[in-house]
This record gives sequence, C-alpha cells and structure tokens, in this order.
Amino acid sequence: MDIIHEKRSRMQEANYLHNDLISSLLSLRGDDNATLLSDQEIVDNVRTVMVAGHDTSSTVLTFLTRHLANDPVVYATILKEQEDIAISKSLEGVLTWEDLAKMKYTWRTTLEILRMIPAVFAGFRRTRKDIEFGGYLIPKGWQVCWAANMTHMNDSIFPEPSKFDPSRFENQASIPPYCYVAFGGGPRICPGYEFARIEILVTMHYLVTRYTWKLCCKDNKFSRDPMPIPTQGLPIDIEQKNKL
Ligand code: HEM
Repeated sequence: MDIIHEKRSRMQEANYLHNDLISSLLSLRGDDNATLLSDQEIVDNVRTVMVAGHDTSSTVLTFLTRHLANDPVVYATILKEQEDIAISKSLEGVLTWEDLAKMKYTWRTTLEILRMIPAVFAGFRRTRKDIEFGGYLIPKGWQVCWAANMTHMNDSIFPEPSKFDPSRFENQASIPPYCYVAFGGGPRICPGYEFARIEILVTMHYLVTRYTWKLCCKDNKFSRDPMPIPTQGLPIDIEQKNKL
C-alpha cells in the first residue's frame, strides 16, 4: 500500500515517467474519468502478476533441467538444435526472433514437461447458464474447477499419457481445443504465454550451449505447494563449457 501511495503522489509531478505496472494500474480510468481499481485491487493484481509471472516459468525451467539430466536422447536433440543456432551466429550475436522460431524441439519438450507436470494444476470458472456435463446438471452460477492433470493424462486425448514424448506436439492442430490447458484457455488464457516462451527458450539456449550439469540427488519425485517442487529441491553440479 505504501508503494501505491508513493506512486500516486509522484504521478502528480510534471515529467514523471511512469511505465511500471503499479503506475499503469493507477492510470486506468473509466468513461467518467473515475479510477477503475481500488488500491486493494491493485495490490491483488500485482501479486497475481508476480506469482503468475515468476513461479510458473521457474517451475518449468526446474523440471526441464531435471528431465534433461535424466534423458540423454532428449538432451542430445535439444543440444544439437541449440548448437546449430549458436554456430550460425557471430560470437557476440544476440538471439533473434528467427532463432526462437527454430527452437521447435526445445519448445515441444517444454510443452511435454508442462503436460505431465502442469505448473498450474487447476483453475476455476463460473457457469453462465445451466449445463449438462457427463450426465450431471451443473446449475448456472456454480463455480467449477478445471484440472489440467485430468485432461493431460486422459489416454483418449494423449495416447500412453505416462510416456514422455515431445513429438505429440509436432502437429498441434491435431490436439482438440481445450485439451492442452497448461496455459489455460478461452478469454482468460495466460496473457504471459509469449513472454514465458521467450524466457524459457532463451534460458535453455544458454544453459545447454554454455554449461553441463549433473543432478546431485537421484530423487525424481515432486510435491505441490501449489506449484510443483522437486521433493529434495534440485541441487545440481554445474560447469561452464569451453566456448563453441
Ligand atoms: C510457463 C509459464 C506459465 C504458465 C504455465 C502459465 C499458466 C497460466 C495459467 C494456466 C493461467 C490460467 C489461465 C486460465 O484461467 O485460462 C495463467 C494466468 C495468468 N498468467 Fe500465466 N503462465 C505462465 C507464465 C506467465 C508469465 C510469464 C506471466 C506474466 C509475465 C503470466 C501472467 C499471467 C496472468 C496475469 C494470469 C491471469 C490472467 C487472468 O486471470 O485474466 N503467466 N497462467
């Protein structure tokens, strides 16, 4: 709340450049120029973005790091994809949109990690009219919970659901709508999808091309709180590689 009060008073100053989240939320105005969000709603939105924007991507990166250390075939395929991109660039060349578009296998592997271990395991929706589902009547106004795991492990949608197989995502159009819901779906689908894709692909690029790592502990389990976390954390032994 203190930060919100401080931002509000600073926004009165001439030439105050506000391009941060709190200032943007404070600037939202309705048709009658009245503020749209209360201070508490601003706090809630900032909290949502912090959790939704950080814990999700870090969870996926954690499980990718663990999976790659345990799966030499997937690791070798990602390494080849990323090394081909690195070799095609000058020494200091930064990654471009075109490079990201070439990271197809790395992204499919990420989607498969998220299928088996969705960062957000469930969400809620409210019914806008009576609906019948699976022989049950769900009355208008009820809150329903959609659980990603239930859909992602349904073998009529994803055959052999316990098998780790990034090739499932080679033809994404073949997956029926609302059946892959790691990023949710509909009007409230994750607005951070593209940003998450960029940060995960860029991180994986530098991780595999510049470092090697080994897991310090063999435990392959995880628990949820509510994000999935390896039960023993993920201690790794990491070393820098020689430059390509
Ligand atoms: C791998 C990374 C991520 C995953 C798996 C993920 C997943 C999700 C899911 C499942 C939802 C609920 C969508 C729904 O109800 O249909 C959601 C909502 C949201 N995500 Fe993400 N997310 C990720 C990254 C991010 C990032 C990087 C940001 C912001 C920088 C972000 C911001 C949000 C916000 C603000 C919402 C709430 C949207 C709303 O209620 O309208 N997410 N995310």
